Amino acid sequence: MAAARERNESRQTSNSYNIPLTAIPRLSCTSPEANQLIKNSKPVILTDTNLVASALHWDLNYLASNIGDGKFTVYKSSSHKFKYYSDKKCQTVREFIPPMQQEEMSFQDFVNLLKQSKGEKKIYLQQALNDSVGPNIVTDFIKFNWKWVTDQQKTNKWGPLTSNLLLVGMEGNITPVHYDEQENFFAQIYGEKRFLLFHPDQYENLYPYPVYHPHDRQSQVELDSPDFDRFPNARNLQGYEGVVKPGDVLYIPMYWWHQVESLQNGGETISVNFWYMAGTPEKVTHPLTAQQKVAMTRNIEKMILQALSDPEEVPPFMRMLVVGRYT
Ligand SMILES: O=C(O)C(=O)[C@H]1CC[C@@H](C(=O)O)C1
Ligand SMILES: [Zn+2]
Repeated sequence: MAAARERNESRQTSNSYNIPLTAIPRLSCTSPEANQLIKNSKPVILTDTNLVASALHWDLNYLASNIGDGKFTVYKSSSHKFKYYSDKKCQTVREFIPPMQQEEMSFQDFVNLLKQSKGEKKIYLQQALNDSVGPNIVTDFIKFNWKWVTDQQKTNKWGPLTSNLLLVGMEGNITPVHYDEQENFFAQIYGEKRFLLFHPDQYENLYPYPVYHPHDRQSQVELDSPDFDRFPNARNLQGYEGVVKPGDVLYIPMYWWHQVESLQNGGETISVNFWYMAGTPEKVTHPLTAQQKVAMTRNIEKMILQALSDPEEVPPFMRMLVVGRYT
């Protein structure tokens, strides 16, 4: 371990994670370079989109007064980390203990909770915007720059918009590193968020949970305290870093790993994401991309589980297949 620590200390890094990070490019959406990055499934922080310009006056009070009395999903965590888990996969891994609780409440109840909970419980509102919102929010939503984002969807041959997740977090909240199977324009509205991004080819350094695990798509590696004994390749991690502020839009390409942090002492944060389904790929060319290989791993794991039926049989089967034969 001393050698590992020593190796880590020798790295020149500009962050508390001891991971070499390159700045995510920050470019105007009018620049050909920005649109080339999106076309090539590379992350970029876009300015001048006006995607959510009509929502830049949103703050807690405005939302509480205008968002209506619908119910919102609020996650509660005893730590500052909000590691997503799939409810329906909880049955697959019997010993799984959810790392956070979720509760449905009105936005006003959430704001009251925010004002009360100093430190002990961290909370995070994450709710897809729906037609239960009040008329002023509907007006703001309609005024999003749908022309720009729909042009992007068409130009890049993405599938349909699936949802706009409204995210209202406390300062210091962290969504640990994971990937999604959708294209994502992440629009920052209030406060700032720091993103760490890793290329899909960092799969072997981030050790995702098994697909049938409730933490499917999440990394098993805690970036702030990696267990190098279990996950030795985490030492080879290298990624990208950027901070989004109100009006910025971060393009997170599908399958790109990302960790999202509401800055410490930065106050609450408000964001809305735009998740698009993947387009249908033209012809497959070889060698396959890292994204295609991640998709393959998912299909293989699902097929093996379906064939074996019992999740407890999957690890021994995988070891039988790989150990001493492909290792
Ligand atoms: O938009 C995404 O892909 C996400 O992971 C969202 C879910 C948690 C959000 C956060 O800002 O902490 C980001
Ligand atoms: Zn995500």
